[in-house]
Order: sequence, then C-alpha cells, then structure tokens
Amino acid sequence: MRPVGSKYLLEEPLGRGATGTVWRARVRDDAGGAGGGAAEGVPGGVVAVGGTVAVKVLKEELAGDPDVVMRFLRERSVLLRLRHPHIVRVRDLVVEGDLLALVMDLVDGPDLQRYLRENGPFSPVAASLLTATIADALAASHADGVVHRDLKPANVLLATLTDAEGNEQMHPMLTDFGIARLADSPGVTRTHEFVGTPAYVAPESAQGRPQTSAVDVYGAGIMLYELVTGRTPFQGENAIEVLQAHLNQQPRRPGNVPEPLWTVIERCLRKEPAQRPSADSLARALRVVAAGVGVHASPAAAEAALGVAALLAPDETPTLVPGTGAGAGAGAGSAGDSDPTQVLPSGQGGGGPRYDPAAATSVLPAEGAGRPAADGTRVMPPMGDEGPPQAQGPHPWESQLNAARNRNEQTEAHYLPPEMDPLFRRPRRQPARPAQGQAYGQGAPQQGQGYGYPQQGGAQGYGYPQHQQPQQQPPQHQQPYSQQPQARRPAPPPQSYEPRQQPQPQRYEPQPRPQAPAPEPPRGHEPRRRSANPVKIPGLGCLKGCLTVILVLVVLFVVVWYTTPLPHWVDSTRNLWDATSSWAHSAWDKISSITGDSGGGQGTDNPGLGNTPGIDGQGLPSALPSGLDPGGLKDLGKNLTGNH
Ligand SMILES: Nc1ncnc2c1ncn2[C@@H]1O[C@H](COP(=O)(O)OP(=O)(O)OP(=O)(O)O)[C@@H](O)[C@H]1O
Repeated sequence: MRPVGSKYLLEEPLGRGATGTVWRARVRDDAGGAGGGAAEGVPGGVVAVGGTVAVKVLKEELAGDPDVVMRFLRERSVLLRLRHPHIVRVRDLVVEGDLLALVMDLVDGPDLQRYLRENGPFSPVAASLLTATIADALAASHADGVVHRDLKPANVLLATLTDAEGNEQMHPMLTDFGIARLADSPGVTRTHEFVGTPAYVAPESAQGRPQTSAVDVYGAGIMLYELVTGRTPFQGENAIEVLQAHLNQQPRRPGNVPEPLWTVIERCLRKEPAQRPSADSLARALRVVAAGVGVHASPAAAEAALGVAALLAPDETPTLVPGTGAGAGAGAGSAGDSDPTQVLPSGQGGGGPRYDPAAATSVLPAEGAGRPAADGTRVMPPMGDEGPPQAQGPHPWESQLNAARNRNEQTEAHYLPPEMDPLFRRPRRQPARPAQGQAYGQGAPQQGQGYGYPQQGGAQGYGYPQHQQPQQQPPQHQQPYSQQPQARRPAPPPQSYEPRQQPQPQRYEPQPRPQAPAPEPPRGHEPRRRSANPVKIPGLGCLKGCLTVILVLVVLFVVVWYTTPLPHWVDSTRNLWDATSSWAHSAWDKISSITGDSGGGQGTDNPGLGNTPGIDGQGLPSALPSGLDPGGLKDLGKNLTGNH
C-alpha cells in the first residue's frame, strides 16, 4: 500500500479519468495522533481513523504545473467548504512533493455514465428527478461562487442509501467540483488539455468567451437529454465536429421526450447563456415536470407541467468563472484563504520538515515561486502573497480544438451503432392522443408501478448487476437523504431511478409540435398488396392469363366471322386452291407428256399429283426415260447450265 501524505494509504485504484486516478484509501492508524480516534483532516470535518476514503491523485502533468499547484492551494478552502447532500465532500487536499491529491468521501456505487451504459435510459420522470437533485447541488455551489464546468454523467456518483424502512434508494452525488477549474491552468490548457468535455461543453466555453454558472446549466441539459435517450444531442465524427455542433446546430426533440421535459431541455441548451434558466429554477421546474408526466399524474399536475416554461427563470446574477471574462480573478476561493498550508518534500521522514497532521495541507516558505528546489520540494509563495490572480486570455479556438482531440477516449463523443443503441432496440409505439383534459394520456399503469419499470433482481430495488450490488453501509458522513434537513427535498420514490426496462406507457408520447422536426418514421417494409392468387396455386396466374387471351381471341373470331365477308373469302380461297391444284395437275401432265411418260411410271401417293412419276429422296424422278441413267441426267443438267 502506497502512502499519500502522512495520513492516507492507497489501497486500490477505483478508476482513472482525464485529470487523475481515483484510489480507495485508508486513513492511517497513526494519523490522528497517539490514541486518537479520528484524524482532523479539515476544519470542522472528521475522518475516522481506519476509515476508507477516495483519493484522487492528479496527473503528473497537472501536479507538475506550478500554476495548478497554486490554484490547488488557493481553491482549497472553497472546495472544503462546499457541502451539500448531493455533492461528494472533499475532506482534504494533499500537496506533497510531486503529488497533488484530493481526499474525498468514498461513494460506494457506480458513476452515472456506467449505470446508463449498463441499464439503458431512464424514464422521463426518473431522469427529471435525478437531474433535479444535481441542479440542487449546482444551485448551492453557484450560490457559493463555484462553477463546476465539467458536468457529465461520469461526474455523478450513485450512492445507495437505506432508509428507515430498509428500502434502498439511489442517491446521486456530484463530484469533481473544482477539478476543471484546477486543470484550467494557462500552462496546461495552452498545450494539451481542454477544460470541459466535448460532448457536454457549452458554446461559450468552446469559443473561449466568458463563462458563467450557465455553463453548468447547459451541461445539465445535455445530461438530461442523455438520460432519457441514451445519447448526447450533439454528435460528430470527432471532437471538433462535436464542438461545431454545439455552436451551430439546434437540438432535435427525440420521440420519447414529453413536451414539458423538452421545454426544459431546450431552454437549458440555448446557445445564449442568458436565456438559460438558473440552476435553482431548473430544479424546481424539473420537479413539476416529474409530477406532471407520470402515469399517476393528476390533471392539475399535468396542466402545471405543460406550463413549465414560466418557471424557468434566468439567473439574474450568474456566477462568473474567474479568468474567463471581464471579472477575471474574482472567483470565490481566491480571497480570504488564510489556512496554513505547506508543501512538503516527497519522501517523508527524511531530513525534511515534519508534516503537521493537524494541518490539512502545508506549504513551505517561499524560495522561488513554482520552481522545484534541489531536494525535490516544490516551493510555493506564501498564501496571500501571490497578489491578484493573473487574468488569462481567452482560450484560443485552435488550442481548444486541439486539446479536445487529445482528450481521453472516455470523454470523446462516439457514434452509437444501432445494435448498441437502446432506443433503436426498443419498438416504437404509435403516438396516442390523450383524451381531453388529460396530459399524456391515462394509460393503464403497468404492474402496479407508476412508470412501468419493473425492478431487476427481485428484492434488489435498483437493478444493479450482482457484481455491482451496493456494499454495506453508506458513507459514514452521509445521512439518508430522507433524514437530511432541506427545504426543497424531493421525495424520490424507490422506483424513481429505476432503469427503463419496458416500452413506456403511451402517455410519454410527444405531442406534435409544429416547430419540432417530425420523429423518424419507423423503418418498415412497403405495405403489402392484395394478392391476385390468394390460395397460392402454382402457375395459376399464368394459366388464367392464357385462358383470358384465348377467350378474347375466340370472341374476336366469332365477331369477325359473322360481321365480315370472311366466310365468302374463305370459300373463294378454297376455290382458288382447287383451281391452283388443277392447274398444277395439268401442268404436270404436260411435262410428263413432253418427257414421254404417259403415266406408266410408278405413281406417288400424293393425291394432288395424281399419277405422277415418283420422286426419290433427291428430288429426281425415279422413273427415267430409257437410255438415261440418273448420273447422265445430272450431267445433262450440268451441261445445260454450263451452256447458258
Ligand atoms: N469519491 C469517489 N468515491 C468512489 N469512487 C469514485 C469517487 N470519485 C471518483 N470515483 C470513481 O473513479 C473513477 C474515475 O473518476 P474521475 O473523476 O477521475 O473520472 P472522470 O470523471 O471520468 O474523469 P475526469 O472528470 O477527470 O475527466 C470514476 O469512474 C468513479 O466511479
């Protein structure tokens, strides 16, 4: 086990992201001091000795950037201060030698990206409720002056809490607060990093325009779209195309998104940040949508959902991201951070200064800002002496795009092949018009559940695969959500976050909207035509045609026979034939008399020729005048021909 700082032991990696690796770690037994039962990691926070935590060790390239280290220290107090039932709490920040690490509460459960991949899209109700909790967390952090800037399903962890009755409930928690801001160092961003993830990045971030808390609302809109459809709204072959789509394309309403939910998504995805709702109003609006689009929604709730646009009030005082606009450097956390901080040399226990376990993080006296000292200690200026943070220039478009290209694969947008697309697999239903006064219909509820999502795994309520079953108790610091005092506490029913397993009831079908492009028509075969041969007797089609032709010919013949002089003509033809044959007969007789044969030769059987000489197989009379043999006749013929 690898020690991190003097208080934590890394046990096993939990996952790797673009900014670092997250480890399961244990608080060292000696961390709390002799006989101590707890380690005072942060002001007001207690980490149990021997307890487990998650430690995010930042990548070397980040940890090696003096600017990042500076931000890390400066952001420390604000990161530690952020507390909300739906925010993963940061317990400690470790700056030690070449290592930067964030110590967080360990969340036992998958992240939302993985959950979505393994279980398919959520119902509109579940997606709305889940996103509402995230919007709550955003509203709290925005009020504290912190913008997340990298909102995406991978940064939402799904803890499982057990309520008083023993029911398990999924509890979304937003993590990685401040990481994007830490990583947004001029040194890092100008070379190879990109703050944000292409599929979720707001247009103003992609363009390097000033960023406000509205970027988080945009990210929430993308995430909401992805939760109900299984894919992000702006796709492309590569990161550049995705960014361009964010800038130029209008999102298209998918077929399974109810109109009120689409109203919310569309407003979150406005290109103009000022037109997006505040996180606070987003949370409220989503709960109204969730109440109004379910199968058990009352007419009043459905009516309220249809009027959700009125709830989506824009943020009057959006929080500006420091360094991205006119208010550069005015970010929260840059002021008033007077916590004692030290940077310790790597390799504790040597001749270096002793680490004070009572202080969360420490900094040594200045010796040259941001420059590693000979012993490997990175020396930082004392807190508060660094002066106002330097304004960063806008992100150059090109460097953003290049950086996006280099983003790790996990965060790239990929084409989702149809066989992997859960929407594609699902049979499409014909839109059903709701009855008057009912929003989204009043279809029969499915199997006793409001939204028709049966639970997987019998008693296990959330459909985790077996290997993912939530592990024992929730993190010690967390109270079940239902026990937390909160003004706007949603009451997520156990089925609220159930993954979609069946086609939805008809009530979720969209209302036709004139401005929205029509959903793709279902691919199918051409309509079948009625067969002319329904019993399928082979050849019958052809036979029928032939008989018809014959019948027509017969009718024609009869008509012609009785209406034209054809019979007379046939009669005369017969006479003509007789005349011709008698003429031929007499002609033959004449020829016979010329050749001297008076009919005593062998006659033929041809009645027409009467008693004519026989014809042999070569076309010669078989009875020849005396004195001529057949060869001689041939010679005669030749001679005659030759004489001409
Ligand atoms: N506090 C935590 N408790 C338990 N697991 C965590 C915690 N934080 C992160 N993880 C897990 O660690 C993995 C990596 O987290 P990380 O935040 O680095 O990923 P990421 O969000 O995809 O990366 P990035 O945001 O840096 O691009 C995630 O899959 C997540 O499940």
